[in-house]
Amino acid sequence: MRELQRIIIQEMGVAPVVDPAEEVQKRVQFLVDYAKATGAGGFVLGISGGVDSSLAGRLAQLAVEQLRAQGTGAVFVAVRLPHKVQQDEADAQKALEFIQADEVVTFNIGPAVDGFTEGFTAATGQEITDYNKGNVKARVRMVAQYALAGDRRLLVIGTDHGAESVTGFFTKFGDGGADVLPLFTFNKRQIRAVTEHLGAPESVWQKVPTADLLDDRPGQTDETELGITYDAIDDYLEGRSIDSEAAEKIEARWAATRHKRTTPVTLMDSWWRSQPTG
Ligand SMILES: Nc1ncnc2c1ncn2[C@@H]1O[C@H](COP(=O)(O)OP(=O)(O)OC[C@H]2O[C@@H]([n+]3cccc(C(=O)O)c3)[C@H](O)[C@@H]2O)[C@@H](O)[C@H]1O
Ligand SMILES: Nc1ncnc2c1ncn2[C@@H]1O[C@H](COP(=O)(O)OP(=O)(O)OP(=O)(O)O)[C@@H](O)[C@H]1O
Ligand SMILES: [Mg+2]
Repeated sequence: MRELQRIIIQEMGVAPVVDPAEEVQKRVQFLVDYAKATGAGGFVLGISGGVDSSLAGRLAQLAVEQLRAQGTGAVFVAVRLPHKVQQDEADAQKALEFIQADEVVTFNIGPAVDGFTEGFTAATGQEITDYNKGNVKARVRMVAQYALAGDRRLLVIGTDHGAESVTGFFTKFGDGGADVLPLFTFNKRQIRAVTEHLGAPESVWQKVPTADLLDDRPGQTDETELGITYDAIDDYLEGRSIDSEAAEKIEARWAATRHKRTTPVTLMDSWWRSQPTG
């Protein structure tokens, strides 16, 4: 195994083989224990139609059902956060059918994003780029989830996991902004396997990953943007040998995105003074 690969696998906590039933039990228990320890009234999570939020949402629903069986009034609020009309809305509805959330709220982020982009133009005299606007959409979704959490004493669930974290493929303080990450240590194929195990329809667990943040390229696949396949990332995180060009791309992205996987840098930090090496 590559030296850096060993370090990265340790940081991501990915195991080469997982037992889906055991993972469900362990992660639901984690959510139950954390809600009890914090005294929170449950969870809120944006449901896009993608496999990550489908699984995290189902785990959250199973957790609040356990909490209620123990006499608490915990709830799970699933929130649809379309930017105007979402091109794959039908997939989001299938995900909701699978999750069976206590409550579903729909919060169209279109007007907030429009207001923001107008403000950006007024302030700078320039139109915001489609890429930068994509990150604004992810951050507006974060703000919406925290507003619901603040209103109802809920915790915001995030969907970050090994295959996304390793490449820093998330918006800092956007979808990266959350309170609890029940999918962490999974890679992408493990997420699919556990979602299938929980009885999701094939269209949900096989859904092609997309951040879907761009107006110009709706539904652009993550793999197109990354230039690396999830199969390669998953193999890498399971300690397998992959094509050296793909391994170098993963390692370069991991090194360049260290700042996204830590708290904001202060005088007390020194990790940034050296480049990580294998
Ligand atoms: N070295 C450093 N130390 C501390 N902070 C640093 C920094 N370098 C940049 N920054 C800060 O980070 C910012 C850039 O990070 P960020 O705003 O995240 O922007 P960026 O990494 O450029 O974009 C996010 C990426 O994730 C993708 N994405 C977004 C959302 C969801 C998903 C998905 O699939 O789920 C994927 C998106 O398509 C894009 O490729 C900079 O503007 C700067 O403020
Ligand atoms: N249109 C949307 N509606 C609600 N939540 C969204 C939407 N788009 C993104 N999100 C939130 O942002 C998170 C990050 O998006 P991301 O694309 O990584 O996950 P996903 O869509 O669940 O799965 P995949 O990565 O396979 O597409 C989602 O898990 C979800 O919580
Ligand atoms: Mg998605």
